[in-house]
Amino acid sequence: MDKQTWTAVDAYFAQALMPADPVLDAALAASRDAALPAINVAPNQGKLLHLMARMMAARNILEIGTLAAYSTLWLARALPAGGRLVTLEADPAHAVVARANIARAGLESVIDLREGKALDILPGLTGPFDFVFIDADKTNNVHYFEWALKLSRPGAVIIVDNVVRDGKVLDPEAEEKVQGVRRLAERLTGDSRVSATALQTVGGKGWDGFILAVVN
Ligand SMILES: C[S@@+](CC[C@H](N)C(=O)[O-])C[C@H]1O[C@@H](n2cnc3c(N)ncnc32)[C@H](O)[C@@H]1O
Ligand SMILES: [Mg+2]
Repeated sequence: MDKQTWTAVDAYFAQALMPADPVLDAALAASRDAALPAINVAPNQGKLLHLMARMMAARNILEIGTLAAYSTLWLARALPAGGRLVTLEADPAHAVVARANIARAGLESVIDLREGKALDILPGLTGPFDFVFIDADKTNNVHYFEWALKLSRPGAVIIVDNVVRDGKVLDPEAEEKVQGVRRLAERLTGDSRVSATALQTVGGKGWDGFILAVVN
């Protein structure tokens, strides 16, 4: 199996299970038009986040790393009336595109986009959150995870994206962003505050994966 086949399988299921969606498709188009990096979750991963948030009836969601708000929109759509989503983005150019995408989706009253470095914003947030999606600069994964724990309720779910990176996670000499994942995995070893696993994924975005943790 190669990336071409994984991509074709993604397309097959996307057609079957995730029909064209004008708001989400426009968000991706706006991201492309603004020349933002194509590092958003794939549609099937976005829907997985959406379904997980629904499965646990999340009312309060925190996202670290907005980009163009593609994953943000998937997550916000899982919220019941009165729910809220706080998303953090450091790059002003990304935030401009994200705000436009959020407005087009009609979700301005639900999504609270905070601009700035996540580690500056997190201490001022009020929890508890039911669901946290960590998908920003990977080097700070351990710090983001600690904040996610502080701001979450028991039973909350924390997802950390991009933890496999074509298998580079196995390399103790790998680049710094991979070290950020390895530091997190080491921190979680024997950590009684959470119960965690990691899943590998393949698809149009290549070979990657995520850590899923439930707060004890
Ligand atoms: C992988 S992208 C997020 C993708 C998005 N979650 C999605 O799937 O559609 C990572 C984002 O984190 C932002 N970022 C990087 N460092 C950050 C920091 N220190 N604080 C907040 N955001 C940061 C980047 O500018 C980028 O937009
Ligand atoms: Mg990601």
